[in-house]
Amino acid sequence: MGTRTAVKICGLTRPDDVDAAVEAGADAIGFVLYPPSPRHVTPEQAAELAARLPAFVTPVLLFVNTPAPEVLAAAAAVPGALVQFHGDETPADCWAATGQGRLAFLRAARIPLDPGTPPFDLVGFARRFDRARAILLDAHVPGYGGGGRTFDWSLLPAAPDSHLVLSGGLTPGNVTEGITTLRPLCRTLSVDVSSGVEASKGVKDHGRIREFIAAVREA
Ligand SMILES: O=C(O)c1ccccc1N[C@@H]1O[C@H](COP(=O)(O)O)[C@@H](O)[C@H]1O
Repeated sequence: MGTRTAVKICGLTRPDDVDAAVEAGADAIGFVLYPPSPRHVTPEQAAELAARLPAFVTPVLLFVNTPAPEVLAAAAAVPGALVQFHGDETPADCWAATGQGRLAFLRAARIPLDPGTPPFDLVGFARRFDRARAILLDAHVPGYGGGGRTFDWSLLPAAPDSHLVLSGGLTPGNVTEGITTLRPLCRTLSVDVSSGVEASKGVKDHGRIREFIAAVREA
């Protein structure tokens, strides 16, 4: 029997959606602190929404190329927050923006979609970001993320030492296949969904959140 697959629901902007995701059994809730995103929340809104979370549900603050002082200020207002770097941050940027490792972080790897590109060097990426708690896999889309696109899971190389988070175009209908494909490749697997459980951008569909989590629990 494998480890339990943790579920992160990302891109929440409304108190009711946070409560619904918690009631459905989410393990982590993500807030997008990237102003160009249609799911963007301010640091103050993220702090208010995160304050609704019970113990053992982790708030995740998502940033794209944000200066370290802004990351640190936002995280200071959200006790227990994990930080997700979803842009072009280097290991040194991650180190600085986590206050020299005082905050735990996820690093997103954006997997190319163009046919003909060489397989993504996941082991090399994980080695480069060896301080990350997990590597989050997303499809490489314009605008950095939240594009609802899947990448070809079957092309991903094994990374047996890595904690991975599968994201990018997950839905209640495909998450089981994603878990079955990737779980044997890594040390632990979690999943992350945003647009696949939305009614419209930034507004979650509570029924789809419940369906998604039920599918993960049955996988
Ligand atoms: O949601 C966004 O707008 C976003 C913007 C910039 C970077 C990442 C973003 N979203 C994250 O991308 C993954 C996959 O999302 P999806 O399920 O394909 O919609 C997830 O972590 C989102 O929160």
